[in-house]
Amino acid sequence: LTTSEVAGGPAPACVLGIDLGTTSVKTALLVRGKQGQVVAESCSRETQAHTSSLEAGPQGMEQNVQKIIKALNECLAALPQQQLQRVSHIGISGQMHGIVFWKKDKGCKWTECDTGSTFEPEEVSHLITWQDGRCSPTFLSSLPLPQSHISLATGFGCATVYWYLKKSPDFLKSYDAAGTIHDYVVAMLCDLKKPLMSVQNAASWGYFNCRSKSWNTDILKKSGFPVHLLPEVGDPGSIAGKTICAWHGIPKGTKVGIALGDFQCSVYFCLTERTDAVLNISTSAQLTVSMPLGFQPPETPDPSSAVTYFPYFNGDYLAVAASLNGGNVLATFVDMVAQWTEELGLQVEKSAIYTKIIEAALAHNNSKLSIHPTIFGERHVPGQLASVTNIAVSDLTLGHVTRAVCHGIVENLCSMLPVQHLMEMGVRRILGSGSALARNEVLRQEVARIFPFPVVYGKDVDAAVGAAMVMFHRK
Ligand SMILES: Nc1ncnc2c1ncn2[C@@H]1O[C@H](COP(=O)(O)OP(=O)(O)O)[C@@H](O)[C@H]1O
Ligand SMILES: O=C(CO)[C@@H](O)[C@H](O)[C@H](O)[C@H](O)COP(=O)(O)O
Repeated sequence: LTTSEVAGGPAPACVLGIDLGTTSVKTALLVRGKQGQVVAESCSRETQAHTSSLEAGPQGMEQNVQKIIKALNECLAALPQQQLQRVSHIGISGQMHGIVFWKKDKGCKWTECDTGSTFEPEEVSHLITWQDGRCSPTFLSSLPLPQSHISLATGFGCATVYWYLKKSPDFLKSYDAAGTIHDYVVAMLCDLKKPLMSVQNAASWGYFNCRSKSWNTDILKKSGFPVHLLPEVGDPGSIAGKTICAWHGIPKGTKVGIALGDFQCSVYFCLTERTDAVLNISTSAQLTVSMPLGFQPPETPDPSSAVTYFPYFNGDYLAVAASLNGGNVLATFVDMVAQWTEELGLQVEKSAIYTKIIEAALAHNNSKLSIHPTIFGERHVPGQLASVTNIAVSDLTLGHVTRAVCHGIVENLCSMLPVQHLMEMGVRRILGSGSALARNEVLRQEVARIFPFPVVYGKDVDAAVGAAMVMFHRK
């Protein structure tokens, strides 16, 4: 990691990076070393935040914000106090597209805890996440056409607001602020009266024009959209504010960066050459390459395209095959095995199942079983669900099935952004990131098998480190 000259005040001595992911919270403390920044400490905690949706039923995918903040507090409580007291900047990333609503001035309550003071969510809704499926294709087609280069999809913040507007309008009357979960944390830490959102997160909500860096306010207003809920938008890498009080020992007045997309921060952590492609497999999965400087995406997106252009930093874009099927497919498979086992009268810990299925799959290098794993559909083909073919009686062990699931996850990503296209774009190396890759040797073997490029892996707190690096590299 190289350190660039930091202008705008003394170079940070210690930066805290946070990633509020879909499955887990990751934190990392970066300190300035002789050769650049180094990760001095890191901590991650699963949030177990999934909760039922009162309004949307089985299609809803919501998370309990109290549990996300609890996991964040546990991570901070586990980091060394003497390092936290040296933090000068905080960089925050998180799961994009999702939306949480809160009441201004009542979004949280600050309390004393063993490691100083911390905040607890107060008048806050659930987080409706990027995996939410309440907005059907028919519902989405009933909405105004956005002026954005990214096609609207279910789970995008603006689509979710429209759903409430049409199906449960009273819900919206209880709140007067909204943002992603990481925008919420920034707003609470800095006591922002109006939430602030980066271009990265605004683009992930829909109805946002990246060229003018503005919401489609006229289009939204005409259809009765509560535009007062839309956050102010700022550039990725800018400072959103300063902490209003000490937080787990982190001094009052610490600079907090505008919240960033987890995916962009994972890429920022490892992407050093334009000939690198980044493969991130966490709850979801993304395969991406950076676009040439000055690239501007077509103003009108092709909804059938598997590749989307994500705003990155400094006006750059990433070409991304963003799959809805990543580690969440393996997690669902493990849940299924756990449920079947329970139905048979046995109890097995999910962590033990992960260990067993990976062990079993390592013993079966080749499986003719073919699994197309898209149980969550894909944004460009929402109706195309998973399928299993070529089932021979010899391929029915846990090891064969796990190998075929891992192969299918990687193969599905390659079907969205083929190896041939990567070669034509000059890719010469794959950088792997995300916990699902870091914790699963079978997945890494399938990556090595499918990609004809050398593969290099980072750590499993990539986005948190990336968010901290952005603060170190501020000009
Ligand atoms: N014990 C385990 N062994 C191997 N893989 C695991 C284990 N627990 C979770 N995973 C994988 O890690 C994924 C979550 O990765 P993580 O980086 O925590 O997600 P996110 O960044 O989206 O919060 C899960 O979807 C699952 O596939
Ligand atoms: O779906 C897309 C992009 O459209 C993904 O980048 C998605 O936003 C991210 O995976 C989410 O932010 C969730 O990330 P993660 O929790 O899977 O790490």
